[in-house]
Amino acid sequence: MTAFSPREIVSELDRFIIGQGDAKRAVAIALRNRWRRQQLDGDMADEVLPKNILMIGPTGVGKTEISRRLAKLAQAPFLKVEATKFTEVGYVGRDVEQIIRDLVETARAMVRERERRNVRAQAELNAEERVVTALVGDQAGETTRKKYRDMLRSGELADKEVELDLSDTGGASLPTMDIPGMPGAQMGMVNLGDMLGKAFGKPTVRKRLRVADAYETLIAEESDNLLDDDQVNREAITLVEQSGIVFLDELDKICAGEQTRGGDVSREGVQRDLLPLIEGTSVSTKYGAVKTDHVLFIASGAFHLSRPSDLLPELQGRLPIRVELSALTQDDFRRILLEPEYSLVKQYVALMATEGVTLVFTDDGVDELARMATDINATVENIGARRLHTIMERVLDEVSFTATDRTGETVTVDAAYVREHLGNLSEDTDLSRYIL
Ligand SMILES: Nc1ncnc2c1ncn2[C@@H]1O[C@H](COP(=O)(O)OP(=O)(O)OP(=O)(O)O)[C@@H](O)[C@H]1O
Repeated sequence: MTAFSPREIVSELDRFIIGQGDAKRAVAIALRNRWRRQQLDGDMADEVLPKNILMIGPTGVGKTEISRRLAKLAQAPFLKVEATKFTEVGYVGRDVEQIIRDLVETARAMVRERERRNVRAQAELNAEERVVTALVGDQAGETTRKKYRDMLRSGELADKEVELDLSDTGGASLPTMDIPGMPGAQMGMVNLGDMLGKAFGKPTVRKRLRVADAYETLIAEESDNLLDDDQVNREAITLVEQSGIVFLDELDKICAGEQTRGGDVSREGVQRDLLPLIEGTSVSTKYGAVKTDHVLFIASGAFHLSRPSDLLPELQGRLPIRVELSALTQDDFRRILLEPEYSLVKQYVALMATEGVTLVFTDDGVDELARMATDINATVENIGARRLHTIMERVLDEVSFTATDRTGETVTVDAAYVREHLGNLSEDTDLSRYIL
């Protein structure tokens, strides 16, 4: 858990997201509150509930981005899910608890990654011993082994081929089973793959490989052997319970006020299903029970046709913090192109540099890109900053295609270049509807 102050959190987010100060402030407080809660004594700590957030704003203005960056900063497991997913035909009665199961999987991957780094040194040694054994056989004396170990370390044996028994990861694992009568509940309480693996040992395949190629595979395998699965699972569950963040998109679309399509599961029904998760419940997963009391929920929606007050009162109460995100202006677009740490302009410049092409964006070029994005959003459909991606791709299409043959050249993207490459698309609404 990070000990950043709210001010520090906001300034971290400022590195990637332009504007939207209120939303940044709200998530910064929510994150700091978690840290505060964890400083409290047991009973009090249990009583303090997360202040879940409702972000209200049009599409593509940074709602997901803020939440995702926050999770990254907090090293918290993060999951984005669209609330409408649970209303779709075919998902009737789909289990919303799957959200928490998916979050646990994310957390497991995070914990494994961290633990792998911790055991890396030992795994390297074990991998080396296996290669040596494969080279000299298991009867060889220590002197021979040492000789080969030294040759291995100096890289002399890199091209030599060895035969190794590697664990069989492809195809051998058995599918998880849906439990009849409980759609979507892949509880995996009966995970046959795991059970058989434990009973008969893990399946292996014999492979012939170059020493250099075998090494990374062996290190990965040895790291996995060194990891204590039970501990990883326990830590993953704690991580979800203490720091998990769920981003619930399109909440406005499950309001009763929105137009209904035939066949959909009742929107209010979905709200009722979601409520226990947000209020705090215990979800069973194949790694153990997960309490959701302190998982942070960030809900979001445009709320064009409905209002937050159309949500179930209980749900409204669980999303006490409301922040509005404003639509992005032409000046915001200009800044988004230039300022964030890995802004689109910086990305394209770096990509072209790998081909030896120098890409230069002039001020008026960037202004023109921002102006076009604003125009097309106004005339075709407002998709927010996502418009910048489609426009940039179009404007730089030709350089992207020919860069490999243009090493050493400099391409200057100025206003004229932008106009030339977008042509009259921005004036032709029908055409740009398809292309941009
Ligand atoms: N204020 C901003 N500053 C920098 N980049 C932004 C900003 N707003 C949006 N973007 C970029 O636009 C893209 C879409 O943004 P994001 O996914 O956050 O949209 P959203 O508001 O969550 O929309 P939706 O509700 O449709 O999911 C991302 O690539 C993001 O980096």
